[in-house]
Amino acid sequence: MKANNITIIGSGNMGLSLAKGLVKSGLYTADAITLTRRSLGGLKEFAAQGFQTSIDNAEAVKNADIIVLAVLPQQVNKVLDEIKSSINPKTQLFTSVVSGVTCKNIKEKLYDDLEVVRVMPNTAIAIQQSMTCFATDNASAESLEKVKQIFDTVGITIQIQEELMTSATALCACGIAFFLRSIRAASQGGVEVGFHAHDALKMAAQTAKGAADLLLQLASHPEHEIDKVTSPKGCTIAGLNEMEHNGFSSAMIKGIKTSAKIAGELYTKE
Ligand SMILES: NC(=O)C1=CN([C@@H]2O[C@H](COP(=O)(O)OP(=O)(O)OC[C@H]3O[C@@H](n4cnc5c(N)ncnc54)[C@H](OP(=O)(O)O)[C@@H]3O)[C@@H](O)[C@H]2O)C=CC1
Ligand SMILES: O=C(O)[C@@H]1CCC=N1
Repeated sequence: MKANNITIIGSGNMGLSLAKGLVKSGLYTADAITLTRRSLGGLKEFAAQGFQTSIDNAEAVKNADIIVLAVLPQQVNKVLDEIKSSINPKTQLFTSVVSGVTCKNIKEKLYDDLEVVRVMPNTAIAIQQSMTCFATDNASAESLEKVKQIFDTVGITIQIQEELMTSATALCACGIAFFLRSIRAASQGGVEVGFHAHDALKMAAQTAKGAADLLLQLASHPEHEIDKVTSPKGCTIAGLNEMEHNGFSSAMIKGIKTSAKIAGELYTKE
């Protein structure tokens, strides 16, 4: 697929992770990507790498085939007001990674006939390992395929119903932080049982990667793989049960439910 010009409005943590991933994937060259922020200070390093950078959102969207909205939910309304007169609903595809903002919210602020696709990647997109969910209520099959092809180059994609986008935010986007905290906790345990911190972190991270790959590569179930580790009367089941007595699974489930609830409350229309 030939890559089109892409403009990322709001080049913070997610916008920049996306930009890096797209260039790393080879689908885009840096000069085909325009990055915006309110001040250019934070984009200097990217301008030096050949990205287009701008503080003028309205100007930056004019030549874009694909627009990616990546500001915070509370910054969305101001930005949409700013770019409205520069958007062409007939030729441009509008995508948004903003949590809690629906396709309808965006079309109400811009144009009814604008094709809008909500996309929920995670920061592993910077290393082409994102789990990206996407949804729409009006985009054509051709536009959805375009979005899928772009995000397939930076990880794995799945199309979901739009009402599940806040759930996807919690499980996959916030999920990066949840699993990172788990790895950090494991490494702290590793230090308690005798390893230097840098070794413990590397050992915990590779172990987590191995666990994830067992599920992904073997299409296996976690409990099936756990059963292979827990020798009778052994140390694994002792540790695992200790964790469960302290609410390990329950804490993760409650955290995901809380994040999903908050994700749905991040945007206010006014
Ligand atoms: N971080 C993550 O893991 C994920 C985030 N998301 C979503 O992505 C969006 C961004 O999150 P995140 O990257 O973490 O937040 P950041 O605050 O890091 O990024 C937002 C960026 O928007 C810029 N910005 C704010 N106002 C404007 C404006 N008027 N014009 C242009 N740029 C502007 C800010 O830069 P400056 O202040 O310099 O203008 C900032 O760099 C959120 O809606 C979030 O829900 C989705 C999935 C995962
Ligand atoms: O914390 C947040 O609100 C954003 C959305 C998902 C990940 N980061």
